[in-house]
Formats: sequence, structure tokens, C-alpha cells
Amino acid sequence: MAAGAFPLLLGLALTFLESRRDVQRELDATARIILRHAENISEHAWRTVDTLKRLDHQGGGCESLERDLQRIGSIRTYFRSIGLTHGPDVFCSSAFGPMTEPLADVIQRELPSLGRWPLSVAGTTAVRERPAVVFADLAHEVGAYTIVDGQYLTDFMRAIGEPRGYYMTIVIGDGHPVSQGAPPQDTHPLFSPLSDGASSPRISVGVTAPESESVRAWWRVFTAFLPLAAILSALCMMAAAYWLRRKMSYRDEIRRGIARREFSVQYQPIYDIQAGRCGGVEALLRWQRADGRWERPDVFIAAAEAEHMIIPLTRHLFELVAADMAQWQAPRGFHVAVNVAAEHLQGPTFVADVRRLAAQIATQGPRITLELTERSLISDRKEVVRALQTLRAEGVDIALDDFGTGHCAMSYLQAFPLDFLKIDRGFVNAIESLDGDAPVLDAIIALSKRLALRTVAEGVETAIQFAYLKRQGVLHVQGYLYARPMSSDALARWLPTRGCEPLSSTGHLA
Ligand SMILES: Nc1nc2c(ncn2[C@@H]2O[C@@H]3COP(=O)(O)O[C@H]4[C@@H](O)[C@H](n5cnc6c(=O)[nH]c(N)nc65)O[C@@H]4COP(=O)(O)O[C@H]3[C@H]2O)c(=O)[nH]1
Repeated sequence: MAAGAFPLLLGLALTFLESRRDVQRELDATARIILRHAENISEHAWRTVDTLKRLDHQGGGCESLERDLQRIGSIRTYFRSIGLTHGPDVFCSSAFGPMTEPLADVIQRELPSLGRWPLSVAGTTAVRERPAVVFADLAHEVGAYTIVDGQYLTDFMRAIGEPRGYYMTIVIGDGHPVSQGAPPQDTHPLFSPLSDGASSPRISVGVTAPESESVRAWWRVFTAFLPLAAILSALCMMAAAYWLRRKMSYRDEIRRGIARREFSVQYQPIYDIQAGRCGGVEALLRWQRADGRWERPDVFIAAAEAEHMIIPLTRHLFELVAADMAQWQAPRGFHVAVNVAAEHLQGPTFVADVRRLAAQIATQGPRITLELTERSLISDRKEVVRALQTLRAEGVDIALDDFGTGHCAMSYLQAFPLDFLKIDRGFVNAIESLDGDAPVLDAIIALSKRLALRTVAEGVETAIQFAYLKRQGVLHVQGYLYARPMSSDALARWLPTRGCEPLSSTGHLA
């Protein structure tokens, strides 16, 4: 369920962000369109002002110009009135004819200055309740002005922004805002109103979208995403179910494999160079499925570790080893090495589990060697050291496996009670000839001598490797040169015959 909800929640968040961007883009586009429209009107108004200033003022009075003003005012769109001025005073208007009235009174506010300026105003004397925009070019001699009715701007804004509930304003010069729509209230915790704007040197436009617009945009984007979210949810749920089934089934399969006795143990002999005979074996777990397939040990061991099945599996290994050992006679001082995983080593049953194995094989007399990897020693040092010391005191040997491949190996050598150091086959592979150089291997051997640890070289495959290791004072070798892992029955036959023979320096059993 949680896996299925994930794409939906992610979709909610992403579509929310996308819809906010959408609204912002629309606001930006709307602000630009309004600005463009205001600029068009403004250009038109300035052209008219220039035309008025070019009229023939020879007579100096309004009478000769009044008709021209009325004609221009009526054939050109947008204008509430147009007029001519002397300094700051209107002396001729298209609406009232000859007059003498300060322009400031007409537009009901102070004039910015003489000269050329546009200004949005709340109203004029003729139409007080409706905003307007004044475009004036005032001079000490004759000047001119046009008054554009604000309705042209508000109508345009309504047409473009009303369907979305936008609140829009245009401010021209430092004038009064010409607005359309109701200012949005910020009450929603998620969808606060969004704003955008556009401006040119004298005109600035602001557009604000209400919360409802954000909600609407989000719903639109989300419903478009919904089919994809449904498919993703279904896929996630299927993947999670598959993963759970695999996880459950692998755990179940190991459990079933134990119950059906699909696991067995192979034993790989370890050669004792000083004694000139087999000194012990490493127990290696094997899994043959009911259909005959063999699982690779590195794969199923890693899976058992990952799925917390390694402890029951190792206990099962101990039982199999105990049962196998009852079938063959091991010589005195013979070692049986078993691999122990970190989880088991750090678990509360570890000491008891090893003691049980020791008790089961006590009559056959071999020593148990626990093979630990550097990885398994990483945490819980004190507990692990205590457990190992307890078992060591009871006759169990401790080997550090795959030495040199993990982390912090050097500190482990001092911190943990160890008897054997197993040199990883990677270092053994480095031996190419008897006279050649294997500096890391030599250093490991020298180090283990200094620490009074017995060495076991793993993965010895050639006579040259064997001779080199023997010359360097390595005490035990394990590898295909001496013997491959074999079944318990094969080992029972092998031990009294080949197991008692020395390995010659040519790598052949005598
Ligand atoms: N190329 C080459 N390989 C050689 C040679 N001699 C021995 N080997 C292989 O090297 C591995 C030695 O075991 P490991 O280092 O403990 O490495 C073991 C060990 O870490 C783990 N493993 C096996 N059985 C158990 C078990 O019962 N419990 C736990 N925890 N791990 C196990 O699986 C790993 C792989 O086991 P295997 O496949 O049996 O592989 C074995 C063995 O078959 C050689 O001359 N050349």
C-alpha cells in the first residue's frame, strides 16, 4: 500500500509545484498583454497631443480651434476630452470649448510640472467617479493634453482577466492605480495568491491571481497526471509485492531447504607441512535444490546473511558436521574449521551453539576452528572478544579468514584472540616463480610470525606456490593442489590413505 501511495504523494507534490509555475506563467503573459495594450493607447495619445500642438494657433484664441478640437476628439478613439493650454491653464477644450481653468482643477490633483508627462488619475471634473489617464505636453506658450477614459483600460483588463478572477492594476507616471477585480485575500495555508507584473519606463502593470485560481490550476495538472500516477502506483505495488515475495520466499526456501535436508557439507583438506599429512578440513556448505540445481555458496550465504537466516543455517551446518564426523576417524589434533558469520558471532546464542557442536564431536577428538572474516569483527568488540576468549579457553581455535581483503586488519590482529591467520588466495596467486617477488605475502608471513600466529595459505594451486610458501615458513596450505572439497563419504575414504601421505615439493602426493 505504502509503495502504491508513493507515486501519488510524489505526484501531488510535483503537480502542486508545476501548477504554481503554470499560474505564474499565465500571470506573466497577462501582465505583458495589458502592458502592450496600455503602451498602444499611450502611443496613440501622444500622437494626438503632437497633432494638437501642430494646429495653427495664429489667432491665439479657442474660437478658431474649437471645431478642430471637436473633430479630432470625436474621430480618434479612447478620449474623454482633449484640449489646449497656456502654461498650466486650459484655454480650449473639446468638451467645454473656450474656458480658463487650471488643468490641475480638471484632473483634480496637482500637476507634476510643465513639460511632457503621462499620469493616471482617479477622475476628472467631467467624470469624477471613473479613472482616466492624462497625457500632457505643457509649455509657457501653447501646450496640449489628452484625457483617455480609464474605461478603455478596465474593459480590456476585465476581458482578459475576469474569467480567472485576476486583480489587475495599471499605474501610469506616479499616478492613481487604475484597477479591475477584487484584491485577493490571503487565507489559504497552501495556496497563497500569486502575483506578477510587467513595466515599461512610465507604465507599470500588476496582476494577482486569487487562491481559487491556484487550486483550479493544481487540479487541472493533477487530473492530467492521474492516469500516469495510477499506472506508476500499480507498478510500484507490483514491484513491492514481487520484492516481498522474493524476500519471503528466499527465507522460506532456506527454511524449507533445511527441513528437506537439501544442504550438505563438503570438506576441503588442509595440509600440515610440518607433520607431512592432512592436519584438518574446512567445512563448506553446499545446497542442492529439490530440482537438482546447485546454488552457489557465495550467493546463498550472502542471501542468508541479508535475510537473517545465517544463524539457523550455521546451526544446521553444525548438526550436519556432527553427523558426518560420526562416520570417519580423525587423527589426534585434527582440526575442523567452520565459517562463522558476523551476525552469529555477535548474537547471544553463539557461545552455546559452538559448545553444543564441541560436545557432539567430543568423542571423535578434533579441535574446532572458527573461521571469522575481518568484516565480522567490526562491531561490538568487547562482547566478541569476551565470547572468543571463553571458547578459546575451552579448546576452540580462532582463525582470521581471507586476511588482507577486509578493513582495519592490523588493529584486529592486536584486539582479538587469534590462533591462525588464513592468507587470502589473492596473495598466493601473486607467487609466479620461486625466485620471484611477493612482497605483501612475505610481509604477512613475517607479521604472523612476529605475532606467533600459525599461517594457513588459501587457494594453493601450483607446486611453485607450495614450494615458495614452504620455504617462507608457512605451516599449512589449502587448495586444489592438495585436495578439492569433497563429500563426507569421500573424505572418510581419503583420510586414511592419501590424507596420511606427505605432499612432495613437486606438488604430488607421495
Ligand atoms: N579458486 C580456488 N578456490 C579454492 C581453492 N581451494 C579452495 N577454494 C575455494 O575457496 C573457498 C574457501 O572458503 P572461504 O574462503 O571460507 O569462502 C567461503 C565462505 O566464505 C563461504 N562459505 C562456504 N561455506 C560456508 C558456511 O558454512 N558458512 C559460512 N558462513 N560461509 C560459508 O562461501 C565462500 C565460498 O565457498 P566455496 O565456494 O566453497 O569456496 C571455497 C573453496 O571451494 C583453490 O585452490 N582455488
